[in-house]
Amino acid sequence: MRLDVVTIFPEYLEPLNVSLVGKARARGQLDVRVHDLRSFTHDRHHTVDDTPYGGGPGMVMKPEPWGEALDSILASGEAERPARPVLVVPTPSGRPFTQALAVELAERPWLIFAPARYEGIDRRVIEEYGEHLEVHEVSIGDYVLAGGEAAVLVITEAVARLLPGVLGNAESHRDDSFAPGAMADLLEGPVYTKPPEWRGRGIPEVLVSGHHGKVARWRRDEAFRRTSVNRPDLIERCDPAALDKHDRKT
Ligand SMILES: Nc1cc(-c2ccc3ccn(Cc4ccc(CN5CCCCC5)cc4)c3c2)n[nH]1
Repeated sequence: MRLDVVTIFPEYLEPLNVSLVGKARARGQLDVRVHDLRSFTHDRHHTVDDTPYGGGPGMVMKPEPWGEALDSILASGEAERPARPVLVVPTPSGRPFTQALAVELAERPWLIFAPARYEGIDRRVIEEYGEHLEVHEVSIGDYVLAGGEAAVLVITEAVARLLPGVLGNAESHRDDSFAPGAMADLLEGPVYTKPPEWRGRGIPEVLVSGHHGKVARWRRDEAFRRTSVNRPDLIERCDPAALDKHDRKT
């Protein structure tokens, strides 16, 4: 998978050099290219913003630098250019970023991220590229950030961990919260590891019973309990068939 990111803060994307994404890049599973938007300006001050038409708070990002940056990326060498890219634009007013969307994006060979700053990008940029590309305007949550770079880190990590061979244990995203399947839409239950006792606290006996069926049931019950407390809205969406009658009674 190829990922391009256009930003006025290239250093904000340094975390893409470490951990899971960093290792996937080193292994050649991910080709990540960060582009400084200001290198697509031509004035002395490398201007990327201007006052909003119609007035209002803050500044708006000018369309010209974005157009030059995106055209430059799209024109990159025929050989190195996989199929048509998807343009991902983080925004507070976007469609919620979900595990389902992460799965959808993980199947694409090329993503281009356009994290804006100020009050966002001139709408005409989205309109222009929306005519040739699939564009996803995406919110990572109901809170307001100062720009889209943190969202790019979040989306990239959620997508990269789904790529084959990127996560150590291929199974480990099978039981993710929000992953499709019997535990679909339930939050994870508690996890434990050695030592068996820590500061006078033991671990649930069932986890060392060696009875895999009981362990699985205990984990599902704990997931159901945790979800009921923290995300009752997900219980509504849960597939009743995936839960024993017992769960549905509690
Ligand atoms: N999930 C999530 C994603 C983001 C996000 C993503 C990308 C950018 C680029 C800039 N910002 C800051 C910002 C702040 C407030 C507004 C709204 N503003 C109200 C007054 C009239 C104009 C528009 C818009 C942009 C961003 C914020 N925040 N939260």
